[in-house]
Amino acid sequence: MIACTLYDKLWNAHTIRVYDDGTTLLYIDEHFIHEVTSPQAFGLLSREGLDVHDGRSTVAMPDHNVPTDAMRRRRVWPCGQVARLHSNCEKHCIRCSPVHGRRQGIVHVAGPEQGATLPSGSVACGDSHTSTHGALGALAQGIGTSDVANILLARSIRQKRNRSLLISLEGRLRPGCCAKDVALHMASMVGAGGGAGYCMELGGGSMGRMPLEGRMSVCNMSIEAGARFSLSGADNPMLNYMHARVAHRHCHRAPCKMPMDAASDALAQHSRMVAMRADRIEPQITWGTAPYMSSSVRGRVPDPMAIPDPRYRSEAEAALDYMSLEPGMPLACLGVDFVFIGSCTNARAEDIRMAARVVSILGGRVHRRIRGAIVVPGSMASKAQLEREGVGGILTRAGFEWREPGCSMCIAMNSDQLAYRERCVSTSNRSFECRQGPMSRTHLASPATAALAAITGSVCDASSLAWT
Ligand SMILES: CC(C)[C@H](C(=O)O)[C@@H](O)C(=O)O
Ligand code: SF4
Repeated sequence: MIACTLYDKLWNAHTIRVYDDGTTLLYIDEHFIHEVTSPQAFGLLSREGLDVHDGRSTVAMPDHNVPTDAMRRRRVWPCGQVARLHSNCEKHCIRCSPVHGRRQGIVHVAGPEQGATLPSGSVACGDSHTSTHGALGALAQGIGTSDVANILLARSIRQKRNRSLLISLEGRLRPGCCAKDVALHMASMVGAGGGAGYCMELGGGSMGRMPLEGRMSVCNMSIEAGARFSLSGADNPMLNYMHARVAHRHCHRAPCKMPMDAASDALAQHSRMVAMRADRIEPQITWGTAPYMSSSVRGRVPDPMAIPDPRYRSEAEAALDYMSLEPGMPLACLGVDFVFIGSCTNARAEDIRMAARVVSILGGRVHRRIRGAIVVPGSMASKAQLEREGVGGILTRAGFEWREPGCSMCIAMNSDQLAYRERCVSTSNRSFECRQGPMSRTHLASPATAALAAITGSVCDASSLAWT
């Protein structure tokens, strides 16, 4: 028998048909939609006089532009794209977690949390961070709007098979370092487009010890290195995570069984491998306008003149200009105006607990130079859980704002925006120009680094805290 990668196994299991041009028609088990990329797809179907094939295989979540301010949310919502999502779902019998419902959340946080992601299944969503669900052993991918329409219509998508890139992590992470530091380090090693055409598979002992939520953060950011898919093989932590959630599965199908061979065969050949040592990864922060422009918090802003590749050199020059940073400046001690703890990368309960832990270790309150420090849980369920545990209280007593779930300042599609030229430490995944508001300056980092920045008013090394 030929040794197969997990990607190949899942791909083969979902293949409906292979065409002469080498493309494959893949079957999609689970389809998620949100308010931003679904209206065009519903519009396309209705213009063509077509109907949704089976609304029950789709789950809808309003997340991108819902206000996270409780008052604002109560007063005027649902409206705009969210109201259209609600009405499209009603019309086509699609389960929707309404904006005021207890199942609402960011689709990549609330979906897996509610057991809607099928391990060994195929998942698609009109959102590039759908790779997150690969942490549960699902063949999960972000798709474009026309594919959203195709899946609503025929539960299938036609595409080319990718290659497999093994991201191997061995050793133990230092105290104060977490999956987000791994993800940023991975992005800097692989480069902006280095993962294009690959499915990233997480491997190595350290990935195996990483909690499922951490693996989701790493899979979430594979697209930032160009990889549309990322995957983690089945193991006991994954099975335990799923079993704890299938009871809450809000789905018409029976709870899934995950085969334990849902992993790459021992002798499987990956097309490429990137090896990382966990014990050498320090807390990371981005200095530029892309996730791959990251370095250790204890490092210095790089000198573009020292970058041999002319394309990367000019990108670095433009980024430093936009971020108002000088080559050689130490990153630690950089003054910060705003802190955002949220997004589908880092708004799970574990992430927010880590932020609260920093606050408890340090004591004190949000620094007076910080204009705002907001914590936006990724789902109603994690928000309620954190409130029961007293985590919400720790953060609000320290001066953080405790918001309602949504994408919020990750994408600034509502009033959660930075002011002109403000500098923010953010736990999200993208830092391009104006992502968090006009001329906003974003430094991506872990929840620990973000909480530390809120209390000290500047970028600091989270591994220097007394974690034990
Ligand atoms: C709005 C949506 C299409 C987009 C994505 O696909 O990723 C958004 O979620 C983002 O993070 O930029
Ligand atoms: S939280 Fe950010 S990255 Fe995630 S889906 Fe929303 S906008 Fe996209």
